[in-house]
Parts: sequence; structure tokens; C-alpha cells
Amino acid sequence: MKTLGEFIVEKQHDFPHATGELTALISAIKLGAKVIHRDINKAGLVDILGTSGVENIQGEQQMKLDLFANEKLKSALKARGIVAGIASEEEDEFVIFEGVEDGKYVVLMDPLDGSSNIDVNVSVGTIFSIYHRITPTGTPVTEEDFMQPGTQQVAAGYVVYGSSTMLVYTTGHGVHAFTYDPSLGLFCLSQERMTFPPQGSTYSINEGYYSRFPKGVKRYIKFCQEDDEASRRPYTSRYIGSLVADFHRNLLKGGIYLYPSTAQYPNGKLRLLYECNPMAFLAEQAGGKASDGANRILELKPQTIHQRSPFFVGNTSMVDDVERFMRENPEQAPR
Ligand SMILES: O=P(O)(O)OC[C@H]1O[C@](O)(COP(=O)(O)O)[C@@H](O)[C@@H]1O
Ligand SMILES: [Mg+2]
Ligand SMILES: [Mg+2]
Repeated sequence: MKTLGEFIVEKQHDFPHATGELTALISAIKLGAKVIHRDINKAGLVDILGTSGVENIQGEQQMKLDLFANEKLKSALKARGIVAGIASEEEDEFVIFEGVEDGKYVVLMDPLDGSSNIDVNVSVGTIFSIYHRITPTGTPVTEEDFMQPGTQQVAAGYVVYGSSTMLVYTTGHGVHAFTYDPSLGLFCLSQERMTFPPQGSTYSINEGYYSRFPKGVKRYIKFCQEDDEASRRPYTSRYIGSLVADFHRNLLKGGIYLYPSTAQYPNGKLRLLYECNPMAFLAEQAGGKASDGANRILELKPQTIHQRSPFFVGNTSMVDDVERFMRENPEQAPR
């Protein structure tokens, strides 16, 4: 049995100039995940369910668990003295860590993904994306440090709080999964070098919004539901409503997750910097693909911290199919 700590130290050989700081950074996220796991597991017994009564800059109600997870991860990351600043779904602006101007890294995070599932005991997650800062150390980070394309990510990953709690990450050398053993307080290696199965047959989209989807997406959904044994259609429809949980299932079983532009979200719902980019890095490292319907997610040039993007991620052939239907049916989502 190999723990996450041992595995990361072992993998430092992948980086000739490794200093151990990235190892320390991921272990800070690991600590935050343990604390969140502990309270999520007894959510009904502690006061972390329900809304906080406060709205974030995106106009969304912040759940108590959103704020709890944000605080725990923020303090764990700051305490390590290597992260100079963070950006988070739950922070209106990027946060400069005072006194850590020498930190080489910045972290972007979705502290609690799948907020609509918090109160109903359905799997939720945490998503993280790590970059080297581009402004000089010894100075406070600036917005520039967070506006890097996804191709510049040093590492990315997620934690899924489900029937078991798992941490899945990549540093550009494959995708590896660790399962949390609460009796030992350790994340232990459960899958190394994960890849999408050759063919997928599950599609994950909120079909309740069908009438609001672009024509190309509507055509793709019909394609998924047609009978064609050779291509394993009709596909199965599965939608948990937590990106992390839907992605994790599709990574294991083969499939595609879709959140297109809609009338309500003309630029898509998911946030490029701390949802799309990290999942896209993982998907590509697992032999899959991530697109906004036409472009590679990782090459998109960020403009703002909380910008949204249409998001299609999963088996390469399935994302290719969506892109083809979008090209053949260029009509946008009805306004
Ligand atoms: O309820 P909808 O519109 O289908 O949206 C569900 C999607 O929104 C999200 O909940 C957005 O993430 P947050 O919960 O972190 O805001 C995704 O996890 C999920 O896939
Ligand atoms: Mg999210
Ligand atoms: Mg969230």
C-alpha cells in the first residue's frame, strides 16, 4: 500500500529541479480535504447544511459548506508558506497571502463543487488548479498570475466526497487516484495512470434545459438516443449534477459531460479557471478531450477570474462528435 505522500515524493524524479514545494502544496490540499471529508460525513449533525444567506459575486447563494471548505483550504494553503495567493469561486477577487510574497505558486479552486447536492447527501467535490506565478517573487501576486492559459498548469486535480473520498490529480505525468482510509487518516494509492476506456457510452447533461440548448447540442442528444449497436447507442444518460462526480464516473466508465451555453448562461455555466481548466488537464492526461464546442479549453486565454465557458469533456471521439454537430448546426442557444 502506497500513501499519497510517498507517491508524490517518489514522483519528484519526474521533475529534475524539484524542490519538494509542489509536494508540500498538494499535501496542504490533502489536509484541507480531510477536514472537509470529516464534516461532510456528519453533515446532518453539524451546522454546515443550508445556505449562508450571502451571495457571491456571481449572484449565487453561498452554501455554508461552500464557505467552510473555502476557509479550510485557504488556511491550509497559506500555512505552507509556498503559495503567494489564491483565486476561488467563493472569493470575489483574487486573494494575496500577506507575508508570503516569496511564494512561487498560485492556486485556483472551487472549494465545493456540486453545491446543489450538499443538502441531499449526494456526492460533491473540490477542484484545484496550480500554476507557477509569473510576477517576480518578493512582490505581491497580481491578477496577471491568475490569467494564464490552462496549458501552463503545473498540477490539477479534484477530491470527490462520495461513498468513499478520493483525491485524483495530475502533474502532467498521468492521472492518479488515492482513496481516503479514515481509520488510518491516509490517502492510499488506488489507481495509477488512469485513462478513459477506448469507447464511452454515457452522456451527462441537464436535459431539463433541452429547449434552451444550441441546435448542435440538441442534434447530439438525439444522436446519443438513436439505435446503433455498433456504436453502443443509445447511450446511457447519467447526470448527478456535480461536475466532479459526473466526470469521475465518465473517466472510469467512458462518457461525456456537457454544459453548453443556454439562454440562462449564454457563455455556459462552468468557470474556465477553476472548473474547466483543471478538469481539461486531467481529461487530456487520461487520453480524453475538453472543448468549448470549437476550441481546446486549455488554449483559451482567460480574461476575468470568474469567466464562464461552454464545456464538453470526456472520451475524445464523443467530444469530436459534439464539435461536428456544433459545426454542422451553427445556430446559437435561443435567447
Ligand atoms: O444544476 P445545473 O444547472 O445542471 O448545474 C449543475 C452544475 O453546476 C455545478 O454545480 C457548478 O458548480 P458549483 O456547485 O461549484 O457552483 C456543477 O458541479 C454541476 O455540474
Ligand atoms: Mg463547481
Ligand atoms: Mg463550487
